Amino acid sequence: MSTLAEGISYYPDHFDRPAQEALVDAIRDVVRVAPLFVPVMPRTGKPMHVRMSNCGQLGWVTDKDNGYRYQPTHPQTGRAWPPIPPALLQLWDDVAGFDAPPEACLINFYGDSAKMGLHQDRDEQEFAAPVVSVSLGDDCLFRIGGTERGGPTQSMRLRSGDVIVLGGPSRLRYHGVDRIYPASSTLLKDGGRINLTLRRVSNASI
Ligand SMILES: O=C(O)CCC(=O)C(=O)O
Ligand SMILES: [Fe+2]
Repeated sequence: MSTLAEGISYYPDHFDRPAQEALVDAIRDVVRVAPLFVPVMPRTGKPMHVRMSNCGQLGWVTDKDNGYRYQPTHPQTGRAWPPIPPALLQLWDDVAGFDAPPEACLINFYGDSAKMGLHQDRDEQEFAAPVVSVSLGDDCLFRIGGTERGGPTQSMRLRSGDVIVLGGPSRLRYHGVDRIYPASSTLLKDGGRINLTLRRVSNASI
């Protein structure tokens, strides 16, 4: 991507290798309590490519009958999601430019052939807060478009430790992951990519 549109901030290599390792350890602790699950699309029941979990007061989930939503508990265990690790709350303070804390941290795990179609993040009430996204492990080809489906898109390669923020007029831009570059990182011993997406869900009365 040559120039970034207003509201998109890109922080390449924001987390150095030790910080990335610490984040992976923290996420491993989360998924021990809140195991990764395969989300399925509303209505069709078609499984998504990624496996997912969450931390925070709310987690993003989807299933055939009830669709996309946030809920305070894991859909399979019924347990509350574990708290958001302090390093990610710190990240939000550093880059979000929004006073209220994030309520949800979605954890996406991509295997070698996983991808995510172009979509908007719009299941939140608070669009004044940005979406803050962290990449760990193998590189991916991230694609970002406009706020209408079908418009022009740009692609960029996101690497382990990178952070990208979609806020302001770019908060509702379409985006997705076209592919993973297998074995491009040594961070995760069995390969793959982890994406962490921090979001404010409910309206923040500041
Ligand atoms: O994996 C990524 O970088 C993007 C994930 C995403 O867009 C989402 O979970 O809403
Ligand atoms: Fe998204």
